[in-house]
Amino acid sequence: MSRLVVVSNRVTLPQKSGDAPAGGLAVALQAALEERGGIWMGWSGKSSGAKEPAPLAMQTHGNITYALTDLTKTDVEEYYHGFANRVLWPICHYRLDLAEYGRKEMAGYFRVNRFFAHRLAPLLREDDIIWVHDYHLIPLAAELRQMGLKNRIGFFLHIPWPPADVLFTMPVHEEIMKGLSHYDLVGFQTDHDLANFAGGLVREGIGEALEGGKLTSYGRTFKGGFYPIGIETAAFADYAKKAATNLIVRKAKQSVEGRDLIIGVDRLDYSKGITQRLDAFEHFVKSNPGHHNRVTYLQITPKSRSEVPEYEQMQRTVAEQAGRVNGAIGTVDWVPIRYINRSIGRPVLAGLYRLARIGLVTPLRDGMNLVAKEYVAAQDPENPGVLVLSRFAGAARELRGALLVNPYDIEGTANAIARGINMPLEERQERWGRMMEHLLEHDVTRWCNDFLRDLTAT
Ligand SMILES: O=P(O)(O)OC[C@H]1O[C@H](O[C@H]2O[C@H](CO)[C@@H](O)[C@H](O)[C@H]2O)[C@H](O)[C@@H](O)[C@@H]1O
Ligand SMILES: O=c1ccn([C@@H]2O[C@H](COP(=O)(O)OP(=O)(O)O)[C@@H](O)[C@H]2O)c(=O)[nH]1
Repeated sequence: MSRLVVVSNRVTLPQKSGDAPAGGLAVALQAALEERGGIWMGWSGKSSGAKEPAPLAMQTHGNITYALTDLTKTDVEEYYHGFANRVLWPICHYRLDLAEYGRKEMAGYFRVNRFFAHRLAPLLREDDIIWVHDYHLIPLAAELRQMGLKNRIGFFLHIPWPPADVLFTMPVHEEIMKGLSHYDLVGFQTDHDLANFAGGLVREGIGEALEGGKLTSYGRTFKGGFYPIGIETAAFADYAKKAATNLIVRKAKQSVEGRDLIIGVDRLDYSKGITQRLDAFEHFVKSNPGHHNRVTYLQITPKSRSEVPEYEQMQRTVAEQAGRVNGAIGTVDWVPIRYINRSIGRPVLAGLYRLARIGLVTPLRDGMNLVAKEYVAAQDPENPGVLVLSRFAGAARELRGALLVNPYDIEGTANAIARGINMPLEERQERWGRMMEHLLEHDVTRWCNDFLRDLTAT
């Protein structure tokens, strides 16, 4: 079996005892790396200031070597905050209005990809399989090929891929499309993302879709596929069950006694539809007087990418909105919305999901949305809650037992909340059972194995 080399912007180092367990993606990648032996390379998350970054920091644990690089302050600004998170992220989430193009940032993005390639190349062996993750590193394969590398290289995009009319508003879309053609396998989250990608190639006359999922463009033939990422379903269900004894979860349970709990968990990101969701909750309460003082909506929202102006602005918008809605509909003995701006460890999160009658997951656009899957996995089979899910999350392609909503339709989402709260046990169990069966079969280990099997076969 060939050695595996994973490259991603963020790297999850092995957990120290006492740390909260890593997310499913990290667990699955670490397992694949451990089995084959391998390297996981990425950004350390640190800046070297104006100085040239020090050589790669290497640490080996078992069969895995972690190779981390710092980036200069300018690199972080141009590559990560600038192009990745102010151009590619909004464009891929259909937010043309928020994309801020700048030649400097574009150049920084390609420069950092070249820098990654030059740091990675000396570590590689001829028969290594390389698996690159996400939008930060699209041009990496092209850079490696330029250096003469012939290895199998796969790419997985964790976020959506938009239709041609959206993508082509981005000045360097050709370079980005060309970058993907240097991989042997390009994986997306859903069939829709893959169709958008292949459709864009064909429509613009820069490529063709061949038999067997093969694509050809810019003189290269490669495979395209969709691989919906899963979670560590069985382990997550286990955390949720065990969390009943956790002090924080017990306190939360006591504090909502006699009320139905609705839960939302999202990074503070405009793609997650948090403001529309707060509007929908307000509408639900106003149009269902019988539920006054009978529901609590817990929104857990850790800060994210705060250096990017749109995110910084959102912190204020959401906090103000939560305060305004509480002011408008709350009473002396009822605070309808609890808004938390901190990250909660996954075992506690699992327990909170299990307490909630409704999991409210309403992104305006999302690659997958693991929270939706975790909410389902955490439920008590005897008394499961209801998932209210945006049709624009990748997860909606799989979780057909959810109440699917259009998050832009505030009244529609409010109606789905009401329907979920009033849903009879039998229907809840039937819907949950279908989703859980799917999640157990399509867990994150299967996702990892499917991708690597197809990459190996290219
Ligand atoms: O690294 P950050 O800038 O702090 O952002 C966190 C991660 O956000 C994105 O997550 C995506 O991947 C999930 C797993 O496949 C998927 O469920 C979700 O829909 C996506 O938004 C991003 O793609 C990651 O690279 C970031 O690390
Ligand atoms: O306070 C929090 C909020 C979120 N998460 C985790 O962060 C991930 C979010 O993934 P998702 O795909 O939903 O969205 P992303 O943030 O990757 O866009 C999930 O595994 C959550 O359990 C967490 O551990 N603590």
